[in-house]
Amino acid sequence: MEQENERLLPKGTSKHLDRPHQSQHFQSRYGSLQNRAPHIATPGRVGYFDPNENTEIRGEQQTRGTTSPEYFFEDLATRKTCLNVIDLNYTVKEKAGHWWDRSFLRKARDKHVLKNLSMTFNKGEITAIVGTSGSGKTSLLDVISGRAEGKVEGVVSYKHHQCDRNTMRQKASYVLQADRLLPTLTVRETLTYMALMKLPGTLKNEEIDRKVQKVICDMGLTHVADSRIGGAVVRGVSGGEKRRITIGVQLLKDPEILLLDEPTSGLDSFTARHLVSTLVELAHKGEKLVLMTVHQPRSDIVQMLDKIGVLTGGQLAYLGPPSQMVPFFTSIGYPCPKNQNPCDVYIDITSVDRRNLSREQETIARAGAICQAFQQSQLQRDIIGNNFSRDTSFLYHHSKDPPVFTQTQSPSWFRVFRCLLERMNVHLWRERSRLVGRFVQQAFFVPFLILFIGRVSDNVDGIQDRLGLIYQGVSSAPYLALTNAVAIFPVLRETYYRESHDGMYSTATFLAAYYVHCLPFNIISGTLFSTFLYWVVGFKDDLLVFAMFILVIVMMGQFGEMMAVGFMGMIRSVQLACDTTSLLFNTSAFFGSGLIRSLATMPKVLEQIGFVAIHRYSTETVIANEFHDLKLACSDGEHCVYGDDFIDSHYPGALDEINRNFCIMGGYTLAVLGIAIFCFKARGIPTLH
Ligand SMILES: Nc1ncnc2c1ncn2[C@@H]1O[C@H](COP(=O)(O)OP(=O)(O)OP(=O)(O)O)[C@@H](O)[C@H]1O
Repeated sequence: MEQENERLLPKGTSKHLDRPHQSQHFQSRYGSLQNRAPHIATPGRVGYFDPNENTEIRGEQQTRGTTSPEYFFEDLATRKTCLNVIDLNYTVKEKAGHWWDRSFLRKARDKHVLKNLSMTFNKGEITAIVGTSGSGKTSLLDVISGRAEGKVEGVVSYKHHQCDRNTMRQKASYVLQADRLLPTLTVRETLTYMALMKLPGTLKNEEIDRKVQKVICDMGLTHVADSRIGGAVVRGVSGGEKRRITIGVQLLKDPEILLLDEPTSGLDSFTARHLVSTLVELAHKGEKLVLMTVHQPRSDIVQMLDKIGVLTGGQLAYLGPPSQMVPFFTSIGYPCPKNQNPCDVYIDITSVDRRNLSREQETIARAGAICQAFQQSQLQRDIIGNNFSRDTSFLYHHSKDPPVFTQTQSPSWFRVFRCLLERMNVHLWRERSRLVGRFVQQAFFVPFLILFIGRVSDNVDGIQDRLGLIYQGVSSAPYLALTNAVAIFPVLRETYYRESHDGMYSTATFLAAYYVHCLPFNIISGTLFSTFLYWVVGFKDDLLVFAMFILVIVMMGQFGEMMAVGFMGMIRSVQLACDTTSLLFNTSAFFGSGLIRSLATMPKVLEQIGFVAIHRYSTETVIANEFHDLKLACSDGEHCVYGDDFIDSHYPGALDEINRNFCIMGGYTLAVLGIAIFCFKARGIPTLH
């Protein structure tokens, strides 16, 4: 029996009790070991707790931080132990140098970001991982949350069962460093839309409102609940409040694990302290597991934590209670100078100084020695439970009934789509100048065109006037739509990146919502433009032809906007995406429209290229409609030029194929949604930090 106990218990446990200071710590916090031994002594320890709930079957009262003797082993080994990281290694591919140095020809080399990490995090506790820039803090969160891009070796286990990416994504909510929020929405609106898109579709609106209100209260946002978030131009809530909103968004689903990457970065010390105390409260009150990274926490923040971990070069230099930090480092020869923040001191000591080679070698050796000392320390075995971790892997390999991680219900596709659409509309509605711009920007061109051309004449010069106006019509529509997309889409793209990282909706849903969102604006602005232009300049007096003219302009606008969106999915830089889309439109107009160079005189190969250009079909449709049956007078007053002859010589077949051309245009206008989705998928979602 004794041996059985030894195997199932963390090996360091008994040794740990030989050390007076640690024994005291655990006795005061968790109670004396002797009182626990009989419980642990029973073989088949899996039966001691419900692996799904991780709660004691025996129903002993669980009170965090009590001195009751009942909690030592549960806390250390089973009851509160939630998340184990066992022998974790993380490697990414790295290409050195720039493309102009032909880096693309070189083989990517492996970069070992996290090395043999073994850690344990408990429910109801808050842990901070500290370390210098590049020490691997964010990578650790990426791996735990199932978002890592590189190769992960080792085990991340939750409630003693190995987890795959999906389980971790489901159980853990990840608060990124940057707040990607729509500046035009209020705090309550932001949380409500997120709740509608995250929470099960069966929840009624009142329940959603109640959940949102709870998060607002928990995060201390009641005073700004109905204020706009604001952005660079319009001032809104403060930076600390934005951080709280971002955290609140992740709390809506009431996650069991909350991961936060640098939640205090960019905040003043008071706000940072306030935020951490909220997180501490969340962990303790809500029995959540809170794990965050912090650059250099103030000493009063450190005191609030349950555990602190120091990373250096992807290795663990310390993990344990803040109170044990100084004794540990002192025991290996690094006492903390008086009146200094131990955290600052030990981050400095474990940092690598890369200013020159000798300093680098020296500091790498020092950091390595500290990590090794920690690996061999009693703390590693006792508190992190390295040996227990092996038991954990034993448990999940042999467990007959692995816990069922319940799949949380998702809202319906239609609800998510409606929410996205409504949020886009509200966002644009609040951006008044852009909203007005969308309606009238295109129509604004008309007075200038009229001033320049006036009414189209019925003589030979009328050909040139008509061609100029048609060119302006079919070319300006996609350009103006492009500028509209550039004005409003980038901020929506940012929220999409974050939300799709959280698995809230697919690329297709997001882009379909944007397609439907921009369609009415393109219809209104295209109709305004076409109506003014068409009747004032005196195009053909035929309602069917007029209707087709409007549809062509609207379709060109919709195509242009979605094409710009697609390029913004493919190319991260908005400026470059904008330039590339304009180039594409120009090329399409050059090769396809026949308005810059006659199609008849164009080399065969260029003409072939023109067949894929949307401008070919839009121009031919409008030209065929406008020139059909048109008679223009020569200088002697006789009708000597016939529109049909012009069509035959410059756009042969355009009249016969008018319906086909119109349908192809319609096909392009629908297919552009698929093109945009393809562009986003091909490029993928960037790693967000
Ligand atoms: N996908 C990746 N490709 C290339 N290098 C990577 C990748 N992910 C992480 N790294 C490298 O791994 C190291 C650790 O990065 P990580 O972002 O985890 O550090 P950090 O401690 O969070 O830094 P900071 O505090 O500055 O955010 C860095 O040198 C980083 O360049």
